[in-house]
Amino acid sequence: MLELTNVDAFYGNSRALQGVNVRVGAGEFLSVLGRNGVGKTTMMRAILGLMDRVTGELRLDGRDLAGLPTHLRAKAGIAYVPQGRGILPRFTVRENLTLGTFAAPADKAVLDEEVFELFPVLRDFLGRNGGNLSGGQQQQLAIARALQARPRIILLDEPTEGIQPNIVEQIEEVITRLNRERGIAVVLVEQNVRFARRASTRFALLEKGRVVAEGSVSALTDDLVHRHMAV
Ligand SMILES: Nc1ncnc2c1ncn2[C@@H]1O[C@H](COP(=O)(O)OP(=O)(O)OP(=O)(O)O)[C@@H](O)[C@H]1O
Repeated sequence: MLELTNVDAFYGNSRALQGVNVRVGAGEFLSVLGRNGVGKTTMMRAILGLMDRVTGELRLDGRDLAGLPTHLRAKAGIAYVPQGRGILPRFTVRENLTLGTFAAPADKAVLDEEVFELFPVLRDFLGRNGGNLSGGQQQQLAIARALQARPRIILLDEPTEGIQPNIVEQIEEVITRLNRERGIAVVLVEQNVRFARRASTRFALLEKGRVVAEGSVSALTDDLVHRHMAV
């Protein structure tokens, strides 16, 4: 459903992605792996239309995304949970969730209460300011907000970074369920290889802006991990 063909992406004159080819099929789960600074976040920003300049081809279900602004990519079904979560601290949980509905198709632009099955704590805290939630709760809110857009594919940038271990497991379980039970395709930037192996169907390993290995997750060998990741 999502295809990147020979994609370069630039910050000013600096080329942060070079010749990237990646495919994510409907309902697939792709983990994007690699050390700090290799271009993982940049790849997500390119998919979302947030880079200064992108060359090559980006297609969603065959539709060329070039020139399509970010909010229309969201309407087309691409949701994003950024690194650091992007919660608005002075907006309540309900208001943060409502923001997500703005990217939903017109007939579904109402609060999707199904997210409370995944994250019951958010129902209890609907009136609380986002900034007063714990890190783990904010991450749950960021995922719940992304789901308000009723996406077909969700991009998650290090969703378990800096979160206490018992909540990490809960978040990993939810991400897995979104993919397996709801059929939402996932692109996950992750440092945790164990989770990537458990949850993904495919992987892509980046090094200095290039994809150096990719394929079915069964081909993600320890040797590749040691060569290209900081573990
Ligand atoms: N706003 C920016 N302006 C210029 N260069 C940038 C900018 N953001 C990132 N870069 C550079 O682009 C390259 C790729 O960065 P990117 O954030 O995509 O890496 P990453 O793999 O996501 O790393 P991390 O795990 O640290 O988030 C790095 O060399 C980085 O210094």
